[in-house]
Amino acid sequence: MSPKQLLDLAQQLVHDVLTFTYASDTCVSSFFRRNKLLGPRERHALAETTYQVVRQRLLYTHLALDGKKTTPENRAQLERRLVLLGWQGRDVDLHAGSTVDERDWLAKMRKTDLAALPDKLRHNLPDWLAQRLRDQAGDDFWPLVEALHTPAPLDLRVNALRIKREAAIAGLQEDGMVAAPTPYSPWGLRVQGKPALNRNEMFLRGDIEVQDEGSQLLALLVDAHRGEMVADFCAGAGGKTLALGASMRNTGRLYAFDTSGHRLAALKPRLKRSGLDNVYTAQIAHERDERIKRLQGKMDRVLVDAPCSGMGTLRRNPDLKWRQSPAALVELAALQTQILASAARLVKPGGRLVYSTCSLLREENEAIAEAFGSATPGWTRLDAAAVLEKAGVENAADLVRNGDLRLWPHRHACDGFYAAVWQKD
Ligand SMILES: C[S@@+](CC[C@H](N)C(=O)[O-])C[C@H]1O[C@@H](n2cnc3c(N)ncnc32)[C@H](O)[C@@H]1O
Repeated sequence: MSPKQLLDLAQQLVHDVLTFTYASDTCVSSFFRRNKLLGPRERHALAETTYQVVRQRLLYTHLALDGKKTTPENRAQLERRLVLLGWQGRDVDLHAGSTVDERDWLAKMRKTDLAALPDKLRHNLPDWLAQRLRDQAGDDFWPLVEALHTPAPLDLRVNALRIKREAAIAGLQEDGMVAAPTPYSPWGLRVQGKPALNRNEMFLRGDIEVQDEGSQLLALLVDAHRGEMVADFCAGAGGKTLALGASMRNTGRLYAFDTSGHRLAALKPRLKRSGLDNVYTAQIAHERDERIKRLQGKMDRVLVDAPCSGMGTLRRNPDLKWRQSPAALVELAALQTQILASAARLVKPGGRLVYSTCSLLREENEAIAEAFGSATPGWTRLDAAAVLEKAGVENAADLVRNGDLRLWPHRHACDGFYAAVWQKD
């Protein structure tokens, strides 16, 4: 494919993604299915350019239109310039695929004094979100913004049932990958670059799984043991289910519930690779489903990894900041409250309940946990630092604010997560 064709395709993809009708990753996968001839390097360039444009949408739009408004007439020029500004492929392709005028324009734009621009063009956030993140992060607002503008690294979880972390590092090295232990999770590896894993033997054997370190820490907070009854109430595609199953050493019974059959279906091949056979997946109609009622008071551990705005994952899903809204947060808070109340009924006396989100927003986190605590007697809140230390996490106090887990991309180099832990009296 010629550089010109590649840049034209990037423009088409940016056009599709910026309608925000679908999630960016859905748009990108569907675009690649329709353009089968693209090689891995070309796909990488197109996908990363698109995500960069979505991350920096306000700044790039301002530069591309010289502060003017978007109109149907200037839309094609806008999208072309967004691609030039956000290009993440090879410089040679950018050079060969663009005109002299375009290159001159780009050189001029790259000299823009960003520090002199209004805050909104620097943080690239909708007002409602900027306000909330300022309230949450305080003096850390700008370091947080910078971290959210940076692509996430590739983190792996070593399947403790199969292999030790050192052996996994050596195995990856044989395949030309450089991996180092993550700072907190005893199962975690951070890999340099973004190597494709789908043909890697260790991955196919289930020795390693892709999982952000923050997500691993949530499973460590649940701290499931051999022979226990455990429920992963919002299991989705099972990132945490797999980690929980491994820490149960493939014994006991682990229920993976979710309302989405599609997401649970994505868990099936991962379960097969992992070698776990203690997992029972069940699609439920809603959080008060009959199957849930039958398990009341029987669980040693329940994880509620609640549906949320995903504002902690903006490094991976930058489109979420443009697709979420304050009205959606209100609906989510109602759902989170209901799911937590229902899931809590499964826990037996002495058992543990963990409520988690991948959001940075107080209204989805502390507010939900506090409301549950005051509406529901008979629970003791546990200190997340003490729980994590017991589970083998070093420097756990660095991960906790007011007793709850609070992970930040700029402080902990993982996605933003929140979790509160209770023990049933
Ligand atoms: C944050 S995601 C879970 C991610 C998953 N735990 C993982 O580690 O990959 C939240 C999940 O909650 C599910 N969900 C939404 N409403 C639900 C409900 N009422 N009861 C149970 N699960 C629900 C969604 O389908 C989604 O898969």
